[in-house]
Amino acid sequence: MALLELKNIEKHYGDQVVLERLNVSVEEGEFVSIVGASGCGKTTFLKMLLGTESATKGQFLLDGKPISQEPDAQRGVVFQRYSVFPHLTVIGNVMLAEEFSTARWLGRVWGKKRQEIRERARAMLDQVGLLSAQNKYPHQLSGGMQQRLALAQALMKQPRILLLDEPFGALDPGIRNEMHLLISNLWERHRLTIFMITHDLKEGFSLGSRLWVFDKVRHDPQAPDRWGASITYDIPLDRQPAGKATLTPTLSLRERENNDTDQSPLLGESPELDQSPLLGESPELDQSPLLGERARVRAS
Ligand SMILES: Nc1ncnc2c1ncn2[C@@H]1O[C@H](COP(=O)(O)OP(=O)(O)OP(=O)(O)O)[C@@H](O)[C@H]1O
Repeated sequence: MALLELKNIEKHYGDQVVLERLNVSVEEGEFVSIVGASGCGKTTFLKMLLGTESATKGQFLLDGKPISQEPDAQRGVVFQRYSVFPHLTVIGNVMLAEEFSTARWLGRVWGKKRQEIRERARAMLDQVGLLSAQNKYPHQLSGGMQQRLALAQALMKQPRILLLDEPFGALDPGIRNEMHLLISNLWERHRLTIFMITHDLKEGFSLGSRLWVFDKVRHDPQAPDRWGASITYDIPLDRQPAGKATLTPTLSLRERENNDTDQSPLLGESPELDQSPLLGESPELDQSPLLGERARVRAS
């Protein structure tokens, strides 16, 4: 059974149709990169996955059952802007969510249980390369370190699904490369299913096992809110779902970076795709002959 199944999903805000005709299924362990023009509904889609927004129409199924309408431990999220607590140390931030779920009312635990949580938090910080900064406060960290902290926080709850909303968008290119290796590692190690919004098409191609393009199929110039975006391209990429790769993703990614060229057949053949207008205001991706060959167009 698919992990996630969407049947004729629509999302409206008042008279504005933001998303429509979403019909798609996702298997456990996939890494779905999501691209699309600004304002086309990518974050709204992620919020429906998280449970902070509900679909206006259609069925949104997780493990074959309607998805819970409020966030739960199965789904972790990292936003572009650092979402950490400034008054807590690095380790305090990572321990917090676990402390709250263990001691719901006071949010504090003591003794052996606290020690256990601390050990888990230290192990998680080690995985994201932040153990040596455990006693620092967020303002003492670089942007990349703050995003590592946000990842550690999200993973502490052992989610099955990780939602990333432009997680590396505010980082310098060198730091972004490091974060790409890290997220690949975490994806494989924790066997996560990841949905990542990005405005960087190259990033989407190199990290994902699948790439979705959100765009409007129907336009009414007189009433721009009348139609919403759908998934116009659903492109399978070379990477295997987490836990099924023969090469570790980290290795294959490092190889790509050492070669300093992207091995994606699409980007390799056509670097211009990097400048695709799909990332700007007026996506016309269906004009691309390269994508035309490989993409499975789901929306009609
Ligand atoms: N809570 C809300 N109430 C009303 N309209 C909303 C709400 N949230 C989003 N919208 C509208 O829905 C549309 C899609 O917004 P969304 O943030 O999902 O786009 P996006 O593709 O993530 O954009 P970007 O790439 O710029 O972040 C926008 O027109 C936005 O104004």
